[in-house]
Amino acid sequence: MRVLEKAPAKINLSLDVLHKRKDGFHEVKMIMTTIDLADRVELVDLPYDEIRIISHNRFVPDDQRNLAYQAAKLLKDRFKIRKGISISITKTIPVAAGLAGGSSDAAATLRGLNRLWNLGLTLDELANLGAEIGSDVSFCVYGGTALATGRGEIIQHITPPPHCWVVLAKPTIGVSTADVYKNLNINSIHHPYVEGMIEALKIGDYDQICNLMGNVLESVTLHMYPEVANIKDQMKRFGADAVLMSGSGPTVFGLVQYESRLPRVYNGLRGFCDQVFAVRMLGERNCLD
Ligand SMILES: C[C@](O)(CO)[C@H](O)COP(=O)(O)OP(=O)(O)OC[C@H]1O[C@@H](n2ccc(N)nc2=O)[C@H](O)[C@@H]1O
Ligand SMILES: Nc1ncnc2c1ncn2[C@@H]1O[C@H](COP(=O)(O)OP(=O)(O)OP(=O)(O)O)[C@@H](O)[C@H]1O
Repeated sequence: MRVLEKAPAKINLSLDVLHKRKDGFHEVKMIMTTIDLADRVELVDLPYDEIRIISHNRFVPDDQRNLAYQAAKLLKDRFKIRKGISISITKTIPVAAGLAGGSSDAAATLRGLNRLWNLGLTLDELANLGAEIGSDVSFCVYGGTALATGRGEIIQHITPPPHCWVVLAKPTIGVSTADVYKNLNINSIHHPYVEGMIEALKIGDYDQICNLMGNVLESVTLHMYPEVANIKDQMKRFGADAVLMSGSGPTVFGLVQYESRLPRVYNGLRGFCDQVFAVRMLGERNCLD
């Protein structure tokens, strides 16, 4: 049997950090939404009991370090499955980019194996399992648009953004999420207005969504890698309506409401960056069906 799953990236429209917890993680409050930039995860039964990862991408590990491997191992152990599985990952989402690529591959593997092995788990159950793999995996199990709290694993679905384009530009550096959180100075945070963003989404107020975008991790990554600030400036200069770094970075995204403006922003960025994408939001609740 063979199962195909789409594994889309996320962006953070708003990302606040409240405090550092005793377990070393940070308590966050963030708004995540799915975008139409996706890896493809193909699951095929193997005749022997082994988890095999195939990715053809030199930045993606093909062993137990791969988050999709960890997802398959978790299900095998928890439900005592004695079957082998081949997991082929066709990467489109840039790696170590702040777009939850690995987390989305893990989430797609959970959804796909649930079908392939007839486990009958609900999305809520899969999201709870996903939290054992990484903080972003629970959101990626559902996709859509959500307020994520706790260390990122407590998900509340909210109104998706109105239709617009998202231009993404990833500089050649890869960023360690752990390093960014470690270098965050909790006492000098300028908190974004997350509740205001939820309200703006609810009434579909595009201008207000643009005004309220904010990410407290941005200052840390911009300090570590000044080229990220440069890409932000360029994206604004080429006419994006609002510009922000996603997650721990280094990918910068810009919102563009009118398609007629898109070529200028996209082509302008291509002059500075190898990895530039222009995609649609995919924030509807059932975007993965
Ligand atoms: C930056 C974001 O991508 C925003 O969506 C997430 O907060 C990070 O999610 P993630 O990459 O799935 O993170 P994990 O794999 O769970 O954790 C990686 C490392 O980031 C730090 N970390 C992560 C999440 C969190 N709420 N607090 C943290 O301090 C921890 O040092 C952890 O060891
Ligand atoms: N399936 C996978 N795809 C990409 N990277 C993976 C995968 N599994 C494990 N990794 C490892 O995870 C690291 C982070 O990659 P990933 O693309 O998930 O980062 P990210 O987009 O910054 O994640 P997040 O936004 O959740 O913090 C990579 O350097 C890679 O070694």
